[in-house]
Amino acid sequence: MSVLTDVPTSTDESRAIETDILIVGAGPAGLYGAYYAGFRGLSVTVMDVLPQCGGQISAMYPEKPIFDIAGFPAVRGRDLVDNLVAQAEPYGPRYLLGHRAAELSHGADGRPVVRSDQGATVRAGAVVITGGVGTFTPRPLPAGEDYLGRGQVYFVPDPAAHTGHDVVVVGGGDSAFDWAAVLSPVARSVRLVHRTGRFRAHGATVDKVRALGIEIVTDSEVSALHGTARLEQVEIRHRTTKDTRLVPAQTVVAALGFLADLGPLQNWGLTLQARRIAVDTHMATNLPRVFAAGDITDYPGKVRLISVGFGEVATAVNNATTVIDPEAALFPGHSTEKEN
Ligand SMILES: Cc1cc2nc3c(=O)[nH]c(=O)nc-3n(C[C@H](O)[C@H](O)[C@H](O)COP(=O)(O)OP(=O)(O)OC[C@H]3O[C@@H](n4cnc5c(N)ncnc54)[C@H](O)[C@@H]3O)c2cc1C
Repeated sequence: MSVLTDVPTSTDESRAIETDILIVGAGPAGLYGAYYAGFRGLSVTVMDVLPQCGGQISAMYPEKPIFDIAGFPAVRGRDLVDNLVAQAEPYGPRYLLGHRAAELSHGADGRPVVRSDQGATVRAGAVVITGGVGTFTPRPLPAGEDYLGRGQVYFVPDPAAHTGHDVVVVGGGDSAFDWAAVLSPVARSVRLVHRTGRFRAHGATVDKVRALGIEIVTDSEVSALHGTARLEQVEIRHRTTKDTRLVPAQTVVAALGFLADLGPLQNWGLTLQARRIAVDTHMATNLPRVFAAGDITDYPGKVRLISVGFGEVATAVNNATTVIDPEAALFPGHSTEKEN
């Protein structure tokens, strides 16, 4: 995997990275788009503000099995991302990770030019935006900011890192219950704390956590974290009685959801509908040579699923191909007829 690290950061366009297709967002839609661009014989650069590929999957549920990907009765999130990266790899996509796509303009030749917040400039034949929900920021745990990196985490990309820990998971959604279940085999103890007795998580996931014997503390909140160099104890307070108790904890997982923000994409002049990018049946936006696919798009009947994003990004890249090269066919041919 070619991750560009030594990137020219000049605003001088003569030092721009040249690419046929720039994909903004390395989630599942963007990664499949990278494969598709390569399959169409185009050079491709993938930019993502996060330090890793995989979008929501890598950030929020890498260990979770996914059951609705065509051809996979079940696939672990992390494995799906690894396979998507491997599928694109023969075509040599370049990855600009840790770069937020900040500004879009069009050059005199009509080609889009995107600048990142790190100062990289990319000039592309076409841009495909697969930015998902935009930049997502975890909702903070009011009591816990001081312990970020010292025991408090928002995501659990590597459950083994919490082996032998007493863990407190805060939240009542799917992520909270998933992580409680995933951490149960490796942790010394797991407690789940939620402010009410009603959970947003799927009933089956709640039942699974109960069956694992994980203590579920309801009508309570984490009111304070204690420790010296690292987290050692968590204070749990009942919301009605105000009674508090201290429990040992080396890890607290704040799974309180996330705040999504389209960020700089809002200022690109794109037509937005309900904070998503409006596209037509070509997956074209209102801006020339700018397409979009995946969770970030909106049109009547839109369904936000990974499988839908795969189809949309194939449509986006094939239509972008005909914009970059008007002689090119829209239909890509069948992959079975092409030797890699
Ligand atoms: C807990 C959970 C479970 C789920 N389970 C399923 C499931 O079982 N099946 C299913 O189909 N779907 C599931 N989903 C939904 C699925 O994850 C999304 O539909 C999918 O990730 C969308 O893919 P995407 O590539 O469009 O966007 P994302 O995965 O959101 O990726 C978008 C990427 O764009 C980047 N980005 C955004 N703005 C910029 C910018 N300006 N510059 C650079 N980078 C930017 C982001 O950092 C991110 O990495 C689940 C979601 C969650 C949270």
